[in-house]
Amino acid sequence: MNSVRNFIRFSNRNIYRKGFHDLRTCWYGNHYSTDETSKLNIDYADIPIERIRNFSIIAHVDHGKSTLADRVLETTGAIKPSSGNAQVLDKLQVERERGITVKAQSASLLYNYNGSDYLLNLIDTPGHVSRSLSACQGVILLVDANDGVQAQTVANFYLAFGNDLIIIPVLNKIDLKNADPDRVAKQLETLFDIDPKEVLKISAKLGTGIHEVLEAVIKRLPPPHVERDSSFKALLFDSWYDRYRGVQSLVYVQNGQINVGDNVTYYHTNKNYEVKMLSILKPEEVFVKKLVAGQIGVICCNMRSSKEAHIGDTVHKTGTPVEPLKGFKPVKPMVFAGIYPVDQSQHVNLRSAIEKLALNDSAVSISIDTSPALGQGWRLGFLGLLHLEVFTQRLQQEYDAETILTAPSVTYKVKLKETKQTLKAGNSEMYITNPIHFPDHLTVEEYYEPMVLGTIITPDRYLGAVLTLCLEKRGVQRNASNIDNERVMMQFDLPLSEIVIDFHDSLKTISSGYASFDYEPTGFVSTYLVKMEVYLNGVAVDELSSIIHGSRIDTIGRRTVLKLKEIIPRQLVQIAIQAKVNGKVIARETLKAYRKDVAAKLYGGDITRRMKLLAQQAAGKKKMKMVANISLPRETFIDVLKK
Ligand SMILES: Nc1nc2c(ncn2[C@@H]2O[C@H](COP(=O)(O)OP(=O)(O)OP(=O)(O)O)[C@@H](O)[C@H]2O)c(=O)[nH]1
Repeated sequence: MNSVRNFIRFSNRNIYRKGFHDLRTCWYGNHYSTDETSKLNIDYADIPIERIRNFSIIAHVDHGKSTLADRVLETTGAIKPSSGNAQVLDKLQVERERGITVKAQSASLLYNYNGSDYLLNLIDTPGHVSRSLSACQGVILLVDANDGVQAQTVANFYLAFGNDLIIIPVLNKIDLKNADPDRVAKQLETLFDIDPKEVLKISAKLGTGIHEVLEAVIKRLPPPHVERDSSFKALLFDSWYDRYRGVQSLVYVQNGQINVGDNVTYYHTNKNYEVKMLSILKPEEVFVKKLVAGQIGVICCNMRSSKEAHIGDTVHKTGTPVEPLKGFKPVKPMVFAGIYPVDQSQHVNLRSAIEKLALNDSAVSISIDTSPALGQGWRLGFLGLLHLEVFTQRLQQEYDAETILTAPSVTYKVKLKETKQTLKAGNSEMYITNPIHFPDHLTVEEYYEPMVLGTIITPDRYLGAVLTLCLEKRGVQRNASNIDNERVMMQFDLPLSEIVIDFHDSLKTISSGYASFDYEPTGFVSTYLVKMEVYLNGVAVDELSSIIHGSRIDTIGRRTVLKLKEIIPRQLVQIAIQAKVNGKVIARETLKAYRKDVAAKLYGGDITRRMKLLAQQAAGKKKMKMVANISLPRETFIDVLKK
C-alpha cells in the first residue's frame, strides 16, 4: 500500500505547512468526493454504529492490495482518480522531504449506499497483519486470478479465520489474458470451503467491480461490537513518532468517547497523559474534537517515547478504570541481525537513522555491538523476517544508509541445571541471541529452539525438490493436499533458524520461482544445540562462532572451514583453520603461506609503477583486520556469516 502511505505522508506534510487541509468539490455517482463530503460537512462521529464497517485487505505479495486500496480511495472520493503519474509525483516529493514520520496506512472513508452514509474504515498496519485484524470485523481476501492461491493467502486466511472475522473472497486481475477466475474460485472452495457464488471478480487496475466490493463490505460485515454509552476504552493497534508532536497512537475506540483536553491512561504502562489533539485519517489527517466508539482515530498526547505505546494496550480515561482489552502480549524479538556502517565515518548518521526508525517501531530491540572486524555497530531484534526486511529497506530508502547486515540469527532458550546460583536467582531459564553468551554445555539441562509452521504452495512437478529441501532443513511434514490438478499445498514444522537465511531463495530457485512460502511461529521445542567455535592458528575468533544444531556439526563444520580457506587471502605464515565443538576439533583445513607481492614480477622496468603498486598493496593491507596475528579482510566475516 505504498501509494496510500505516500499519499498520507504527503498530505500530512501539507497540513503542517498550511495548518489545515483544503478540500474542493465534485461528485461521482453514488458516492461523495472529498470535496462533497466537506460541503455536506458530515461529522463522522455522528454516523450511527450500525453504519460503520471496519475492514482490512489481505493478500499474497503482488496480488494487487495497493492497487485495490487506491481504487477504494478513489471510488469513495477520498483521493482523486490518479492521472497516471500522480502517485509518482507524490513519491518524489516525499523522497525529497526526508524524515517525514507518519506511517499509518489506514483511512476513514465515506460511502453512500442506498441513500445512507456509511463509514468504512480501511485498516492496514504494514508488516503486521495481525495488528490490523484486531481492529476489524472482516477482511477482503484478495487473490490474483492468474496466480491463484499462494502461501500467504493461506496464512492470511487462517489468521482472519482464527480471529473470527468475516472473509470476503475477491479475485483480482480478471482483465489478464491468462486469468482463470473459475479455477481459482475452485481452489478457494477446496482449501477453505468458500462457496464459489460468494466470490467477487474484479480488476483493480481497470476499476472493474469496486462498487461491488464496497457493497459486500457493507452487506456482509457486521458493524463493530461497541458501546457509546459506557466509559471510554480504546485499543492501541499502531503508533508512530512525529518529530513535532511525539508519539501518535492509532486507536480503535471500543466504548464511550474521548475529547480533546481529557486525561487518558495507558493501561499496561499505567502512565497518564492529556489529550492534545485528536484526528481521523481520510486518509489526509483531519483534526476532530472527539472520537466515538466504532471510530478509528489518532490520539496525540505529548508522549515522548514510543516505548510507552505498547501495541495491543488499552487506553482509558484517567480515574475511570476499565477491564483491559484482550490481546496484549509483550512482544519478543525472534530474529536478530548485526548492522554496521559500511564506512565507520558514517557511524553517527547510521545511529541517528536507526534511532529515528526505531521511534516508529517499538517492536525493534537495539543493543550496541562491537566487532574488531566490522567496527562499531548494533544488534537489532525483530519480530520476524518480514519485520527485518521492512525495517532494513526503510533504513536504506528513507535514510540512504549504506550498511552491512550480518546473517540473521534466532533466539534460543536454555534451561540451566539446578545449582546454588540458579536457585538464588530464582530463574534457571535464559534466552540467547549471541553465541558469545552460550553457556558451557556441562551447566545445561535442556536446550530449546523456536519453531514455525511453514506453508508451501507449489506446482506438483516441483514436489520432490521441495520435499528434499524441507527435509534438509530439518522439516517435519504435517500435511499435504492438492488444491487443484496442478498445485499442492504442504505444511511443515520447521526450525526458525533454518529458514532465516536462504530458505526462501532456495525454494524459489528449485521451483523456478513458482513455489510460495509463508510461516507462523509456533513456540519453542526441546532440541540439541552446540556452539561451534572457529580457531585460526589456535586462537578463537569470537565473531566466527555460531550456535548450530547437533545433527549439523559435521556438515556446517566442514563447510565453514572450507569457506574460510577460500576467502582468507594467503599470508606469510601458514594458517590452521579449525572448527571446534566442546573443545573437540570437528573440521580442519590448512591455508599455505604465500608472499603476495604484486610487484614481484615487474622485473626492472618502471620504478614509479612498481612504487605505485606497492603503495596499493599497503593500502589494501590497511583495510584488513588483525585477528590472531592474521590479517582478515572485513568481507571474511560477512561472507562467513552469510553462509
Ligand atoms: N492486469 C492487472 N494488473 C494488476 C491489477 N491489480 C494490480 N495489478 C498489478 O499487479 C502489480 C502488483 O500490484 P500491487 O497493488 O502493487 O500489489 P500489492 O499486493 O500491493 O503488492 P505488495 O505491496 O508488494 O504487497 C502491479 O504491477 C499492479 O499494476 C489488475 O486488476 N489487473
